[in-house]
Amino acid sequence: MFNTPHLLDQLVSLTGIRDLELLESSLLKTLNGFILPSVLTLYKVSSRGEIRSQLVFGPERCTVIRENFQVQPELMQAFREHRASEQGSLQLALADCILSVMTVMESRSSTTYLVIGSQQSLREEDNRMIGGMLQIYRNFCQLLQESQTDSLTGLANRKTFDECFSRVYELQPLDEEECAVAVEQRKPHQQTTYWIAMIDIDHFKSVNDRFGHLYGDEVLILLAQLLKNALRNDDLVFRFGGEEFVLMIRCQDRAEAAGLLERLRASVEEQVIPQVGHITISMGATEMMRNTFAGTLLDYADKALYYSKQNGRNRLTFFEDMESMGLATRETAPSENLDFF
Ligand SMILES: Nc1nc2c(ncn2[C@@H]2O[C@H](COP(=O)(O)OP(=O)(O)OP(=O)(O)O)[C@@H](O)[C@H]2O)c(=O)[nH]1
Repeated sequence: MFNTPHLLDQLVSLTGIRDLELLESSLLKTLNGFILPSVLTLYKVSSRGEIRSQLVFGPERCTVIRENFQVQPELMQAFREHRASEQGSLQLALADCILSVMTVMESRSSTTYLVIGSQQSLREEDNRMIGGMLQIYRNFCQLLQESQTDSLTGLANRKTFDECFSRVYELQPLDEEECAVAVEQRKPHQQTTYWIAMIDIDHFKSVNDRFGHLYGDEVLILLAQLLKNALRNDDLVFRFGGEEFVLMIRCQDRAEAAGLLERLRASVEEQVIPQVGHITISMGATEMMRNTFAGTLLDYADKALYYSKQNGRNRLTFFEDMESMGLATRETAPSENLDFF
């Protein structure tokens, strides 16, 4: 029998989370509290049927597996069958336990499956309760996604940038119990650097003036698509509003960042946009330093972008170059012990 007050507490805790990654581990934790299964795992499966990741619930912490998956062929088959079916839960009897497979989320590119292992089949009431919980989870994810997304382009919005920034350098203390999974994932890699690039479309006002606002919107959507396609999995792209976009990219060094951004600039220049023709973008970039506030880094990138605009547009400027040319100075770094929040 489910304990209603405990269930409500768990749901309050689940819907208090504002981070989609943490939400998944919290969902597993909530489910574990009710059904105490021997196996509790979320599988992300691409639309081509390949496993992308596995989030495994453990008593101490959830573990994310991103490679070397060991998945029983019967389970892979169940994923395929479950996708094609309308069933709430598909049961799979293996030698040592019974697996129940349920669809958690479905998008164009992937499906997330919940796999619950137990000695006996789940009871009808368990199935109904889990189904209800998954529906609450889906509704909440959708709300969260909408609040983090720019409605025109589908890119992450400015608010999400602030959250991602904090994550990259762990400025924001995470709740150890709920976030054990994330802590490990988010440690910055030792020999990589992060870069922020601010992007602004050149003479965008004239696009609106010549072709109308609707065409202007189309240009924004196409540029967003182009940026997303050009970047790698780990890179992030945000629309800050208007015709301003911000990238957060991870590179080995400045040369790699410059190469990626230059390729991006060139690919925008080459693109032929129906009716509108060609557009260009100007960019300003800077390295993300551990002891510098997000606002300060954005200000550096903005200064570099302004320099690009003032010096011919359709170009990339690094704030660091402006510094070495004596055109800009860096703010004094705050002390390591500074209280950020
Ligand atoms: N279509 C469309 N236009 C927008 C949107 N947001 C802002 N704009 C327009 O973007 C234009 C920005 O123009 P400006 O900031 O003057 O600069 P610009 O013409 O791009 O010139 P430079 O930046 O100096 O190269 C304005 O015309 C805004 O109305 C939007 O969501 N959709």
